[in-house]
Amino acid sequence: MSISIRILLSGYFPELTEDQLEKYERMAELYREWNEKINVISRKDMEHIGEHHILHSLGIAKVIQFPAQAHVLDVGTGGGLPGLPLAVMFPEVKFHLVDSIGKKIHVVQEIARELHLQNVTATHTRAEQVREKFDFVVSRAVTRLANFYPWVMNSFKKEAIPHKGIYYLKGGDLEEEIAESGLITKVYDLKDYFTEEFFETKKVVVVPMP
Ligand SMILES: C[S@@+](CC[C@H](N)C(=O)[O-])C[C@H]1O[C@@H](n2cnc3c(N)ncnc32)[C@H](O)[C@@H]1O
Repeated sequence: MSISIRILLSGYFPELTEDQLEKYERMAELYREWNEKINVISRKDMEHIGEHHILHSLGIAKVIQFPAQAHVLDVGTGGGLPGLPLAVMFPEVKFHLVDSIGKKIHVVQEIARELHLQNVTATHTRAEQVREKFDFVVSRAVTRLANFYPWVMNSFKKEAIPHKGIYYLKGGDLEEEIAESGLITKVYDLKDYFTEEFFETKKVVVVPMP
């Protein structure tokens, strides 16, 4: 039996308010309900929604504290990961979530509406077609860095803001993938922040942008 989402998240993020913890609990329920209709999360993983999806998404918040009013793009968000958990954590930050599959974006919009997340917009579009500019890009499990980078490299605002860049949740051995991309990266091990075995090989790959 997995421990409750409330205990799991408040242990790692003691600053979370009661309202935020309630939103995460409700988010897990909504994913359970939606996943019955549209497969946005692997069905065998649903019992680990707190750890494998919500907490994993929040790994990015261990590496960067997005400043208030920042604009963040989540590319290939699927059912809203990592964007929705991050939007609950950073209510002053604007999140725009995109995916090339319309029915997944519908789920994102419905969950954002149910949770009263005023800081989330979601659009059915391909990353390559996004024209707006952002301060940060986040993503999880979409494609290799070498493919991903060209999609988003022109999606950043011109202003030099601290820690501007891509924050990509990745698993496993990344040496070859990073070398293939030719990018300068900084890699953070989530096992340094979270003790669950699931995080043993999980990382946040940061690609700083000028
Ligand atoms: C493996 S899923 C991951 C979904 C979510 N990020 C997560 O971690 O649960 C990959 C997602 O990327 C989306 N995707 C792939 N290529 C894309 C592109 N060029 N633009 C936008 N979304 C894309 C797919 O539709 C799919 O929903």
